[in-house]
Amino acid sequence: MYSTSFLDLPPLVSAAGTVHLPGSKSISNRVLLLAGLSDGVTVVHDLLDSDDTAVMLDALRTLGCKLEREDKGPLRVTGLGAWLGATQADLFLGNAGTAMRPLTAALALLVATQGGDITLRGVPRMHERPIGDLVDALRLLGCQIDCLENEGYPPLRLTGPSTLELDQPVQVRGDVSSQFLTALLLALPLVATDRPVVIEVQGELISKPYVEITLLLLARFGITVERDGWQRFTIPAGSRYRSPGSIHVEGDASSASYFVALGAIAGIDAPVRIEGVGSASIQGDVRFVEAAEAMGAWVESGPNWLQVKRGVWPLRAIDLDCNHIPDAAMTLAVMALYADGTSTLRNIASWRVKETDRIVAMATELRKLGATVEEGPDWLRVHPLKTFQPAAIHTYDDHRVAMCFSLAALNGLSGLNGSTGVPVRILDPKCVAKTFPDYFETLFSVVEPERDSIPVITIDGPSASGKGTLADLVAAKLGYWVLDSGALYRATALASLRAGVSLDNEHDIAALASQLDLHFEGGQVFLGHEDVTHALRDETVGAMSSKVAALPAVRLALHSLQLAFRRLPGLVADGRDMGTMLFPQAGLKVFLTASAATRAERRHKQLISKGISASIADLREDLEARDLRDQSRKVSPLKPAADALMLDNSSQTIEESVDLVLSWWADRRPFHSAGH
Ligand SMILES: O=C(O)C1=C[C@@H](OP(=O)(O)O)[C@@H](O)[C@H](O)C1
Ligand SMILES: C=C(OP(=O)(O)O)C(=O)O
Repeated sequence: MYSTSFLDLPPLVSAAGTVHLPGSKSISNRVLLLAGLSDGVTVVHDLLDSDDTAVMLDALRTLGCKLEREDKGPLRVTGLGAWLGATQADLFLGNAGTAMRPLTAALALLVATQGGDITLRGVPRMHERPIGDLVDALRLLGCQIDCLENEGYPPLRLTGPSTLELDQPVQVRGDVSSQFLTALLLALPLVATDRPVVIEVQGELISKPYVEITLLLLARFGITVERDGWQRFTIPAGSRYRSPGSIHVEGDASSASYFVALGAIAGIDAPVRIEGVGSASIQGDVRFVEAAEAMGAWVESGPNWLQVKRGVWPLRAIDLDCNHIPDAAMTLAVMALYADGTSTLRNIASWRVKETDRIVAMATELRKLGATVEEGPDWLRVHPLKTFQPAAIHTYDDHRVAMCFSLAALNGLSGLNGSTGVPVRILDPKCVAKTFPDYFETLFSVVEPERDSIPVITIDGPSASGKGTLADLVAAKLGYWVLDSGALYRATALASLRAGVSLDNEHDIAALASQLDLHFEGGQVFLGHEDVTHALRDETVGAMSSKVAALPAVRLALHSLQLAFRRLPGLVADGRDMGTMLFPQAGLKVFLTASAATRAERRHKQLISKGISASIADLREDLEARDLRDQSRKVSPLKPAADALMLDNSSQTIEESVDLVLSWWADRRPFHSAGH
């Protein structure tokens, strides 16, 4: 997951390959609650691992459920058997509607029958998301519920025992969120032991397919609800949650929408294949595919896969009632930028009470790209866009805003042939953690950037100038990859020393270099499976690497290996010739220096902290000798690129150097109005 304050997406031009979807949020949280209320053990396969499921799991654990999991294997839930293990609790449910609403209903009923005092709270936005219709329905049943801040909104306090009145049908409004009905359907079997319980929906029920998911999963847990249209639901007498023993969570259909759209826009030569969800899905959002087809996508499907390619281009504009696909419909709003006319999304009033006011958010951010957008109380109209402006997209802590605006990075495809695209900045990309923590990594695995558009920052400089630390910190702020080119030379030196190849055997050393199986992982360097981080820092290896680096055949062997480190979303490369030889087109080149005295002192401190004794004078002498060797070698001598910015960090803290490099980088990016 990218936990940076922003993530810049370079212009993307095509997509192909396979993505595996994370589990469905709606199914995961329903299954967890049902398993939690059942007797015995339920083994849940392919559960979604995200913020929304984490809060549900925490709540169930607090209430006394036993949850066991080995590594990434299936989760074993030992249910409560409709009896709370803890009756006093303060539960934090983040911004998960699928946790807040169903838990409110289930716990209100359990506290009424068993007694207790439970508070349910969430993030500030959760305290602005309505729950009044559900609270009203439960109060009419006899549950004691206090809204602790504002009437009709969380946080809520549930107290009991109290007497439940189950003879009359339970009335609930269905036109603000279907989750209120879902919550009652999931929870009322708790009290439908000796009589049927009837739920009547008032007002037009929205987001109906989500209620279908609820009914199907209830059936998997042994409860068959009778339904009369969308108005009246009867939970039969004698209902009891019965664990199916084991259950599989299919991939998330709303998460699939971004890749369906990606295929429709950029699956030009080959399709984007989506695994985990398909024609046999129980999720209504799979019908997003029909909307994408109406816009011109070419789609093939199997029971649990989809394959999508571009059909017509530009896409066809649509005018669609999106009430049945409220979440995935946001993706259509960005697809509409690539259409042949104006698209209208209708019947989406519920967007206003979700993670943010999504009608306002989508309109505001689409306009930042340059689009003309009109909005109404329950609709959004988007005009196509030919020339995009680089924009920093505010994401309002809404995972879907972040995910669907990533599709704006395909903007180079929208203009006339040959036009170049502009980058898109996604602010606070970690908000995708709500349902799809690895969204951007998954996206990067199937898209091709425009040629030479992956940003590169080079940091060159002499030994012990602090390049590595600076590169690591700058890369961490930007979410970029790191190439520590020095490590490649050190690894070659280490391999040569181990193989006993002498320095005059240039070709054998080059052969070793070309076969290096080196990778960087969380600040460590691996040669094959061996962690060589410390071995590479050895002084003998260091001295040898400077000599190895002077051999032209070795430099040639390592050249393409280094270029391959330029991957999405960007690269910070540190070394001695990154800006001059490897990445002459880099967007920012920094030449880092520090006086030999300062560098010797730093190296000294480093060695002392590792318990290695050394003399500052000797270290300084070594460094000066090394500088001379590096500067005077014939191949790629150490020298600043003509367009490099000089940074002497002798009297700077590392934080000051990082800030300076980031401010230089910000000056070269097109997102002028955006803070970071
Ligand atoms: O029941 C569910 O799992 C959901 C129902 C929908 O909410 P509304 O019924 O509020 O539209 C949907 O937007 C949400 O992401 C998940
Ligand atoms: C509306 C959403 O979430 P929630 O389950 O919190 O309602 C969503 O995921 O788009």
